[in-house]
Amino acid sequence: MALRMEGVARSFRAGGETVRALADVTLAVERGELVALVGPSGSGKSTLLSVAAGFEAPDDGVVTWDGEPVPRAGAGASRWRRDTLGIVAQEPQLVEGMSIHRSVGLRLEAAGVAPSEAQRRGTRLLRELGLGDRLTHRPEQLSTGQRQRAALARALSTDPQLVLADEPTGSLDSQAGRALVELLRRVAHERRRAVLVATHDQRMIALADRALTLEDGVVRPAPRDATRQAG
Ligand SMILES: Nc1ncnc2c1ncn2[C@@H]1O[C@H](COP(=O)(O)OP(=O)(O)OP(=O)(O)O)[C@@H](O)[C@H]1O
Repeated sequence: MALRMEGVARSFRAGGETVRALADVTLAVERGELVALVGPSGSGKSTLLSVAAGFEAPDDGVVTWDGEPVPRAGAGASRWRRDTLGIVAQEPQLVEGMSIHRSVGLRLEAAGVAPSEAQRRGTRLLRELGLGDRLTHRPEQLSTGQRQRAALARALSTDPQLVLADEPTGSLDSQAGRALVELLRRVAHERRRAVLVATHDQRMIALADRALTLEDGVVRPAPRDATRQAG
């Protein structure tokens, strides 16, 4: 049981043209595995994650989690986003003007965690991501890479069943990038979570359990040697 996408299509109309981002995507991400999604810029990786999360409806095809359609609206969608999903978009979403520690804490409290426990967990996660000396800082006081890590801490704080991350190591130096890849591996392997990461990062691709390429709107298994050579 896991995330499944079957025959998923998604196009956009812009400037009088139709852009077919996803033509016919079929994939599964099982609990306990870290899957890397690779593909050229503009190949539809962000679109795929957004459809998987239920933020966007596919034009065609189905998206399910544990056999149930991923909810896209109403109370079901709110519950799914709060309790099951942890997503980090390419532009990290944090609450402006609020310390990152509070931002993580609030997500946990919204999920029913007591404030003292929320504080403790937030501190631990942010420390683990190398932000122990930035707890009281607000997003606008942080670098892009630090914001990315804070957004990941927020997404992971509730121990979500499904983790979707868009280029999470994009702005990180090699040490921070490595720590993040290792954290995502632990989430997949030790917590038995399903983790799907859009990435160009060779370390992530090498350390993922599987790599998929998205090209021409279709997902295929990426032979690991080929992805290493391509990078
Ligand atoms: N809201 C939108 N309206 C029109 N076109 C869009 C929209 N969102 C995405 N697209 C188009 O769909 C295609 C896929 O975009 P997407 O952001 O999913 O690619 P990507 O693989 O994540 O790219 P990158 O690696 O550069 O982030 C692109 O050609 C993009 O221009």
